[in-house]
Amino acid sequence: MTLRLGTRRSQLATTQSGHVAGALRALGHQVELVEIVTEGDRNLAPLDQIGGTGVFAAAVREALTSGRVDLAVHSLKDLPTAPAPGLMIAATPPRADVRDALIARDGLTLGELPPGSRIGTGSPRRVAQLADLGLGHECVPIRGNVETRIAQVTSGALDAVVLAKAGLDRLGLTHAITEILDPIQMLPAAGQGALAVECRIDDAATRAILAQLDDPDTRAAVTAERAVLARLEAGCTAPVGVLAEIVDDIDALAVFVRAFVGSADGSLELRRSHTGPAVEAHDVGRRFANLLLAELPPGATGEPPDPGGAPAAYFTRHDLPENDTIEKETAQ
Ligand SMILES: NCc1[nH]cc(CCC(=O)O)c1CC(=O)O
Repeated sequence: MTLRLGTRRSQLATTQSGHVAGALRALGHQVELVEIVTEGDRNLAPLDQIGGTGVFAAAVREALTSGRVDLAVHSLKDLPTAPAPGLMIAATPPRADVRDALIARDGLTLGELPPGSRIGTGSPRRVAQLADLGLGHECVPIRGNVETRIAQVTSGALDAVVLAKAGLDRLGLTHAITEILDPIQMLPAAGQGALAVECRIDDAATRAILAQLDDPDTRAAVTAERAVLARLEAGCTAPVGVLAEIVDDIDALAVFVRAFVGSADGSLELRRSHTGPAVEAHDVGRRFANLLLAELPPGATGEPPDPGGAPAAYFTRHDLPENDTIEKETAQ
């Protein structure tokens, strides 16, 4: 059996797909790459005008659902938290670097870039955290692939860009980095640096093969991060950074989760952390998100699911489901 691996044609996508194909071949399987062109590749309009980051995943998922391909490799951070009907994440291979990186003119760091410097990023998460630093930098929307973005610094059109280190590493562009941003300043997107290998739920043969690529620590971490994001997406419209790390507790593994919830203008900035058993990663993430929601002002919370239902302050402590034990916990 030859496994057909669906991939977007961007260099990052083909590099990541090639990485997974290599791992599968090393296990003795035959793999064939099938290229899929997505709306996000054809159309360079701002992502929110063409359906958000989900546009990339949607076309690849369609090829999977229709049976044109057997598996697909996604950057986990680009994969919507809502599960796709009939599909599952069959493997999360060992995660690469989770951090964001700065590529600035003249080898500068964030702290050395003077007020008024133009930093290219269209990510509300990065814009909000840069604003929170209060250094007077100006964020400029930017799109296109990693190389195009870096070229805007080289040409002098921008003073800097912020990109995921994992993507730069995979493309062999680590040397262009002028500062690695510590998560203390810049929390990454949920799932950043991790890959998701997706297949059809009813394809038992492919599932069994892909399970060999799964890394349990990566899975626990990204499960917690995506649970935070999913819960916040339901209740808040703010930009979110979240990072979960697996740490040794006394006699078991724990998942330590940090989050930033902000706003584009820097008016809202909430940084908190939360710990729980790694085997309960999903619940730990969800409980943490509930704690965050309880601290957010009404303006940051979204519409209730029922339009005629409860008003804006929908997520308050007493509204939480009974099995949520937040009374016993405090956000750190
Ligand atoms: N949103 C685009 C995207 N999706 C995945 C990566 C990099 C690799 C990763 O984070 O897994 C990037 C580029 C970036 O944000 O700099």
